[in-house]
Amino acid sequence: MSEKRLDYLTWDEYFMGVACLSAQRSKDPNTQVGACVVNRKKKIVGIGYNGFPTGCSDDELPWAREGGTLDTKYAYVCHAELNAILNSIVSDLEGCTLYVALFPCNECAKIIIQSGLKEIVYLSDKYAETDIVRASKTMLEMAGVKWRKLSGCRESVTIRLSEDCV
Ligand SMILES: O=c1[nH]c(=O)n([C@H]2C[C@H](O)[C@@H](COP(=O)(O)O)O2)cc1CO
Ligand SMILES: [Zn+2]
Repeated sequence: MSEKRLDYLTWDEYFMGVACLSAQRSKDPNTQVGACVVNRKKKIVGIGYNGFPTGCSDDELPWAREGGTLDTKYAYVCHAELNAILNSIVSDLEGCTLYVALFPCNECAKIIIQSGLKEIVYLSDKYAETDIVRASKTMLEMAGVKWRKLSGCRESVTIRLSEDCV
């Protein structure tokens, strides 16, 4: 007798796992963010992580957090949510859900709203006390975009990349 596996990933764990795997591509030394856009049929339609724009060297632009405007990463970096939405394989994201490691900033909130996403699922809200996140939540609430912190799920997922992975 062969029973079905019971410890398979939930949908939430799966989509957040994909977002977090994507985050591991980020070169940001301080905060690696991944994002995954999922449609109503539970199909992944976009993935992204934070990084400099295509063609803009990871080695030449600064990763610093402090300094003049031109000397920090903030002037240059594309946020994970922006990349996930721009990388989308479909043109219409109406009703989609965004899985993202970090609560979206105000600029990403604008993009999320304008793209028609309906829900945000996140892990960390470490910048909740900043005006950027306050502005983000004000706009998301006005636009009817829901958000929820991922909870009640496993804390980590192991991915094995060796030949005996199956
Ligand atoms: O919503 C977000 N999405 C996102 O990709 N990011 C990126 C931009 C930066 O590369 C990094 C934040 O850097 P730091 O935590 O050092 O300030 O995370 C940051 C936010 C929130 O500000
Ligand atoms: Zn952002």
